[in-house]
Amino acid sequence: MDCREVRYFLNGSAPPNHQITSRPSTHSGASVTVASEITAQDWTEKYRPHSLTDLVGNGPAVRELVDWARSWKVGSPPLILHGKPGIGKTSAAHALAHDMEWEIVELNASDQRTKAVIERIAGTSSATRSLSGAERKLIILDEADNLHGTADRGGARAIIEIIRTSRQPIVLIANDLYGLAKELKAIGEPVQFRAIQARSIVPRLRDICREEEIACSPAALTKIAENAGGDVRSAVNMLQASAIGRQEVDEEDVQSSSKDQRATIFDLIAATFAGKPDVDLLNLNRAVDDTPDTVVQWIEGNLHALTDPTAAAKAYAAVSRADEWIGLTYRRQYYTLWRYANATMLLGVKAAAGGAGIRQRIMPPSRWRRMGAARKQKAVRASVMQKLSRAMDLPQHTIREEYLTLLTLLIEDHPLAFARNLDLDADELNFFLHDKQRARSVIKEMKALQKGLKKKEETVPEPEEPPAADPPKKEERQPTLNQATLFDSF
Ligand SMILES: Nc1ncnc2c1ncn2[C@@H]1O[C@H](COP(=O)(O)OP(=O)(O)OP(=O)(O)O)[C@@H](O)[C@H]1O
Repeated sequence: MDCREVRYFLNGSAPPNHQITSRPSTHSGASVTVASEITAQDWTEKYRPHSLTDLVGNGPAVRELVDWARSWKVGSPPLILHGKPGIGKTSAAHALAHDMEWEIVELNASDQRTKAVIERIAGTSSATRSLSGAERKLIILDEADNLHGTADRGGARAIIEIIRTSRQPIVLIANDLYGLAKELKAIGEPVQFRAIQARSIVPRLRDICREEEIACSPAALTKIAENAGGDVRSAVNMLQASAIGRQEVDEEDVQSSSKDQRATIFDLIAATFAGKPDVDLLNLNRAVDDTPDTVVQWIEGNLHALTDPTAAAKAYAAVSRADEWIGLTYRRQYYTLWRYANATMLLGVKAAAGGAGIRQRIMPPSRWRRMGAARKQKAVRASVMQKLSRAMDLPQHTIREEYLTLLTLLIEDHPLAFARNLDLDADELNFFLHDKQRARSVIKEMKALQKGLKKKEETVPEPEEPPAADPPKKEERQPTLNQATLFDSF
């Protein structure tokens, strides 16, 4: 059965008429679109599971997906598929749509993912019926944990709004559930995807070998599956790399690049506290994409797991010494020194932890969480200044230098009127009020009033000749914002 796939690449060049790419699902991998011809040699794409029955492992997660899809109705919560890379989250979402004969609208994560773009594309498609006549469209929001910068607030808010108003099922995909905006987490149903066991990966590799007419020894298949560290994509890549120019693959032919394993920082932290052998730990560190200055922050951020003061003191000493090496690396611009930083922090903290393992949730460094809050504040400030500048027709620096204090005093007295005139949200209003609760309740009141007004407009027919109204009395006048009337209103 055909699965129509509608892809919108949100890189700022989304076609105005929403370009539609039709891709029949063929497990044989026959490439039918330009995109798939380009990647015809990529076995991970060629052997992407098309049906949920092709998916290796994660039975409970797959069952959850099917139950959710079968019972889905408007208002059902979206699913959040989360787990490390390469274990089938995206494939599962696509396969679900294929099996349910639903269309797919896939939004790729992008730094330029803005509220406007998301609303234009997913908002429209979520509220309209399928173009192909398919019963439903599955909206897939990939990399949902990767909304950063100014687009962050707008992007996350837009997604939440789309989810609230969507008339179509939505699946969010994230590697790191903790990296997801808390509003998104609250609104969705998490479904955990786990790393795939080597013994489940082996049969999949064997099938691929059969299709490709390659003889791969059982020892080679096991070695690939074990080196993959639960990541099927990595296993398939390793198999393909090992089979280049060969019809037979033995254990010694296996090309296992530890980079392919795409180990995460979470794996590294867990291995350090669990006391993995030194060589393995340093190899794992090489497989993690982060540089030592990042790793050291993660390690430091999780040292509170060491409850014994002596162990904690030793671990902090190791981290501090590593920090010195990192500083020296940058001062000298001599990156070979990084390896001393790595060895000092990983082996030092490992020795201090004494193989006790980490029982708490591994957390991103608190400094980053604080930086996240600071980023948000900055984004709020920027959008407030933009709105003021547009409304008052004045440059932002003039508003900042001449009017901001006065405006703050006025807004404190008339928050509702200003919020309405400037179209402020709760964060933006709080910029002036410094009182989150008050800001939230003002915005709530504003929305309720707007709703009431809209209802009234819809029910009351407009009079043919509006009666001439008396000019409003001074105290009834609402402040409107533009340069000329700004101060007249008071
Ligand atoms: N469970 C699986 N069963 C079969 N093949 C898989 C599975 N997981 C991954 N693969 C292979 O790896 C490729 C990539 O998988 P997929 O994109 O679904 O992973 P992912 O978990 O979404 O990763 P990421 O988080 O990096 O997007 C697939 O095209 C397929 O070849």
